[in-house]
Amino acid sequence: MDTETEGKAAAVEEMREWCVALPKVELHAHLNGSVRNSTLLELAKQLGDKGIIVFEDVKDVIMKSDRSLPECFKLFDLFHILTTDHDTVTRIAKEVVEDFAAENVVYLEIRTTPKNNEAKGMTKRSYMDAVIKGLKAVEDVDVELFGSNFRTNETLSSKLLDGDTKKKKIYVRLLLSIDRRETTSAALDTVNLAMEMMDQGVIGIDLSGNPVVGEWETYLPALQHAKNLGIPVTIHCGEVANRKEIQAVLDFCPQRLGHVCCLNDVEWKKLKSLMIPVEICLTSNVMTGGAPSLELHHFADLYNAKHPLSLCTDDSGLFSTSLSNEYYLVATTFGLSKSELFQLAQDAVQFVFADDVVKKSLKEVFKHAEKRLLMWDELAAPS
Ligand SMILES: CNc1ncnc2c1ncn2[C@@H]1O[C@H](COP(=O)(O)O)[C@@H](O)[C@H]1O
Ligand SMILES: [Zn+2]
Repeated sequence: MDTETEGKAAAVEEMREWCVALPKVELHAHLNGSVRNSTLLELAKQLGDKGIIVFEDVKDVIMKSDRSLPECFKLFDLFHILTTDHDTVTRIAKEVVEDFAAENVVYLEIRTTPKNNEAKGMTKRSYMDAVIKGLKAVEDVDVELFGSNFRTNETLSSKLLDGDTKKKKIYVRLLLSIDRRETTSAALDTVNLAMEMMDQGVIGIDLSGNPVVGEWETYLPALQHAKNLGIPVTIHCGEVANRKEIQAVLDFCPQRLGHVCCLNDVEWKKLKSLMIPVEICLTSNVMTGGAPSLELHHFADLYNAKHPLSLCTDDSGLFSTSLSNEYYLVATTFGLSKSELFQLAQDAVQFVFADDVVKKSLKEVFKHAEKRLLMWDELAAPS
């Protein structure tokens, strides 16, 4: 390697390290989309040994990089075969939190679809209990799950500030997803379950699933029910150009929106005037065709318009990305400086569904990290 190439490689490495060191807030991560490939392969092997699936076929599908939108939903059906029993749900929940915490995500909203599965003796409630069991089983990091009064004598922020000497800390909250394949009654069950579990880390409702499946009118009663109960709602919006639904979603005016890829000029204007915070999923959108390329991603338009937004991974396992990588992509594609990236990460605190006590604590985390991150270059420079 010549000196110039070496210098460039070192700069890339340094920027990647900085993006990992940056405290981050993740607002759009699907549990089953965030599972490590190594875990999926291990689970596939076990089912293969039992003769339930053909391991070699499943392995090829997991390792393939084809991630078009229809391909994604075929994969989710496969993932659900691999992951849906109580012990496995517990395991993946634990691992997903560990993986996010390992790259300095300090606040994580995980969304997942509560599942009934008679064959496994699973109800939506027992599925969620298994998820929570996984969050409580995390050992590598200190997880704050139940609300701002969980720790009375030691706030999370003070622990987060302690640097490298102690375990990492992370706030985790849960959003219950309504799958677009569900009936109105099943969607209402999910909202009622969310209400029942508000004191256990559940904090909101999401509408997701294959965007070419289902009708808005089917979910509206459940989403309206959530709104009436005061439960925050986020909706996958415009992954495909469904004009009628995009209009209806904007009229519903949820607390946050995911993606907003296929909006026309009128809808775009309306989104901006409503100032609904957007969960931006760069890699996901480019892979599934919601955005033509990174360079042409609508992030740039929203960012330049100072529209509220937050960078997210969507499905870090499925798309082989991480939240640090999404920040890195923004830096390299759109030329944001370290201080602009820091501001972007910090601004996401405003859009979390957790209460003001948590927000205040997160703001302290950023305040504490600011000097070290913004003086990074000076500190790293050889004396
Ligand atoms: C790629 N863009 C996407 N668009 C829409 N829905 C998505 C999605 N990515 C994931 N999901 C939703 O999340 C489920 C997997 O996690 P859980 O089983 O809930 O933990 C998928 O089945 C789908 O409903
Ligand atoms: Zn999503």
